Amino acid sequence: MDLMANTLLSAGASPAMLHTLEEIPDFTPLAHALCLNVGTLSAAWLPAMKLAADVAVRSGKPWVLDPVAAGASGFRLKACLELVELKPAVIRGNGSEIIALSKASVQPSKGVDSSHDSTDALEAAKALAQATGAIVAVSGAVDIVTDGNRVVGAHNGVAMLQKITATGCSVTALIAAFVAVDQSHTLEATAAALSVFGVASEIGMSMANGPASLRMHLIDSLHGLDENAVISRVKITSFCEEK
Ligand SMILES: Nc1ncnc2c1ncn2[C@@H]1O[C@H](COP(=O)(O)OP(=O)(O)OP(=O)(O)O)[C@@H](O)[C@H]1O
Ligand SMILES: Cc1ncsc1CCO
Ligand SMILES: [Mg+2]
Repeated sequence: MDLMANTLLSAGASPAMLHTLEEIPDFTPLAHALCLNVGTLSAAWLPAMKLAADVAVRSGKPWVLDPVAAGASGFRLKACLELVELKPAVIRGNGSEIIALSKASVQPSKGVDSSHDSTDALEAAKALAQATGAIVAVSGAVDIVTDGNRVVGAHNGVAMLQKITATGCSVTALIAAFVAVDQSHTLEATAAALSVFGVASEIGMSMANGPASLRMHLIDSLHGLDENAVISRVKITSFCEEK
């Protein structure tokens, strides 16, 4: 939650983190987008998540799902499948999470870390996007973004991000902020958010000595990013052209 909120502040967004069911009807309509993350899911939190998704949709606000460890337990998988029914604009997970969600099955799992490359989840991501109408993003060495038809690859990023907990969660939150800006270009906004986060990590890595200092420099670099750095460094391709 710390890294997610600080990622959003550094990028110029205004995060608010809540769990309480009673607050959702007042609070959620104020947001320009909602991010639901099941990372530390509890049975008590799930009704607030569902109500928040429902209020967001009724308020015309996009919402983004991070299905953390979706295939690691039956409870999590069922919760994620129920949330998917509530019409997220974007689903962003790692390869293992997207495969589990797409197949709707509990999978042999490392937990919250992926045991798959993003490319292993390409067909699962396309099927999930087609079945749900959501944009599906799979993070990894190349981030894949699809609407079930188009597929783009976002190439920026550094492998050390996997050694900082919640960088995936944070990029999902950044996707929500980007999608809030232009709901008519959800795929483009999703690819752009993944790319901007990746560029910030590359700049941060040039100053870092390991995961803890990368965490700090990542936030500083995101805060200091200018248009020139973004335009000169972002690499987004049509995924088919890479083959
Ligand atoms: N091998 C890699 N090379 C470069 N960047 C990577 C690599 N693997 C992941 N990333 C980047 O790291 C960030 C987090 O992605 P990851 O797939 O680790 O998410 P996650 O498993 O959901 O993480 P978490 O659960 O810790 O939030 C993304 O921005 C992604 O692009
Ligand atoms: C480590 C961890 N456990 C539950 S959520 C989370 C953050 C990475 O997904
Ligand atoms: Mg994750």
